[in-house]
Amino acid sequence: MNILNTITAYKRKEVSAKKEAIPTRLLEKFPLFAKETKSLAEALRNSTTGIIAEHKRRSPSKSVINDKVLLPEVVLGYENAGAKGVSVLTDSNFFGGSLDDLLVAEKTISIPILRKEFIIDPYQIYESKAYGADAILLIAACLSAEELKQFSHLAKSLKLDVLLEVHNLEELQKSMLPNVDMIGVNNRNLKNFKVNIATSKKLSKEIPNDFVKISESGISDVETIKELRTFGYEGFLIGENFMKTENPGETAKQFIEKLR
Ligand SMILES: O=P(O)(O)OC[C@@H](O)[C@@H](O)c1c[nH]c2ccccc12
Repeated sequence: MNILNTITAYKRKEVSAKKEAIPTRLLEKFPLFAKETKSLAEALRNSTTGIIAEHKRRSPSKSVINDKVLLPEVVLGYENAGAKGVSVLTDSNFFGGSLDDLLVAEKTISIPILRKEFIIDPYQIYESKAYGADAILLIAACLSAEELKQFSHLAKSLKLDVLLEVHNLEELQKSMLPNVDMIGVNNRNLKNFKVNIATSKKLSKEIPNDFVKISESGISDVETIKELRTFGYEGFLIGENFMKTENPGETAKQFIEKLR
């Protein structure tokens, strides 16, 4: 079974347990549910660097990336480095993240926060709002066309920006929806974790300009970004290249300075 199926099967169990503990109607009472969200899509459209810096302690393919650094310091470092958004992994079992990480990030920085999660149930969209996210990720590889339509509509009704992630043309074709703000091309195949930047280059011409184009994963140098910009990409999601160093914020600062 590929890792994506393993993760989504785990998520279904995790979400049904959560619904028992905190029903949706209680999530709507959380203080942050009323928060004015900031648009990640707008921040990227108005940016010349377009870096979305990610907090990720580990991953199924890399086990531990960095569990020494403290999230508040990392996300503040990213903001000070000039990142246009921060991505926070909230899955704990495979990526070592948590919803508390999202809460802490929301209290620490003022740039838009993307909740990086395997969303397979509308409950998780209410949860994202309740814990302070400005944007959510929907992964085409684990959702039907109908779910993508429903979930993106629900997210927009909660004033959350939607980043819809694809890895191939078939997934892209079911993702060009009215309530999607950004289309992300994951250079990493979530089924076998192989990374190929050519994925972004190949798919770029198929993505209409209505969507902010984001390239995700495997980005480790500014040359790649400069090249992907010529393919129309305005956002670049980077995790490991920053997180594997002892000061991810400082690494991001030096990286972004080279981009200016
Ligand atoms: O660490 P990298 O290679 O810079 O990749 C970051 C980000 O793109 C990656 O973590 C990611 C992209 N889409 C995802 C979906 C689930 C989990 C993780 C991801």
